[in-house]
Amino acid sequence: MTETVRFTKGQGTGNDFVLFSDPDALVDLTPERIRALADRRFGVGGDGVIRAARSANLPEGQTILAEDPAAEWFMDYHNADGSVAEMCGNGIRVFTKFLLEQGLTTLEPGETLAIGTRAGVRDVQLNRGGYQVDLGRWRLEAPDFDGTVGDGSGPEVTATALPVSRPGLSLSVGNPHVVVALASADELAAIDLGSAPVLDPAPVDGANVEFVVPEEPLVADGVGRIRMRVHERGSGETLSCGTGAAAAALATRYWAGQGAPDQWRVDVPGGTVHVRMFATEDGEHVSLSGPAELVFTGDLAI
Ligand SMILES: N[C@@H](CCC[C@H](N)C(=O)O)C(=O)O
Repeated sequence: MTETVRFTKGQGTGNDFVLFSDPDALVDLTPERIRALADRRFGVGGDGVIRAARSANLPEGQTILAEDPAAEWFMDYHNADGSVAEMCGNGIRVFTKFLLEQGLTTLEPGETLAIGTRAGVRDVQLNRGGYQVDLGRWRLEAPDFDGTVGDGSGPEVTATALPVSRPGLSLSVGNPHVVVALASADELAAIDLGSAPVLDPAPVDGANVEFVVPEEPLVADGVGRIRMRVHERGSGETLSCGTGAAAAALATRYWAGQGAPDQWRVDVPGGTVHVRMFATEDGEHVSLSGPAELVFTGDLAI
């Protein structure tokens, strides 16, 4: 049966999403419907589709509410190809703005909004005209890795995106990433991300792949600076990936070794986001901050 969805198109540094509110999770959100909404020619168009549902009304929401009963809203995130992802760093900022504009929640300066995701509860705060999200603990994917930056035991995979084939560092910030260092901005501009980079060995659940180069100088005023392009699992090349920016900053700090900064500026084709690593009682967390915009609203039958 056809349903009409009242959607909002939003973007964060050019990573764009189709958002809609479905508090009771009544819409049968099939992969076909997600692809129809995300289609740039026949639908609204976006790198992903985000449903705002009450955590209480989704099966995934039950563990979220056990983790934090304040996480009333769940970011039900789907990639453009219809697959689900654990987390979206740009999406959660846009999602927060959407909840606020819809009058579904409130968030004052200094307050924290807890949001449910498939990676767990994520805390969002207002930040310099945009939003900051605590992405939680990060980890290199090697089972034997103890989380110490500079440990040197990080798992490497080979990533091939023509014309380059290079080792990459595999890590998780809630969702999976492989980060590859390139030599120059020219090399970054030249790689072909029209199809997914080939990873060897291939991660079972796939991965987002980030290619990074240092800005000149790498560190200015205590802030690390890198430039990045990304091929997202389930979406293709995008103008930005928030969790990817966090992964790229973490990998670059790892490679830089002792003394590398804990604050990073990451330039992506769609703008700039900021990444910060900080110690907490349960280990080191990484946060992401950047802008979020709502672009237009409409109705679409799916
Ligand atoms: N663009 C997002 C990440 C979205 C999910 C990703 N494609 C995946 O499958 O893990 C971001 O800003 O983090």
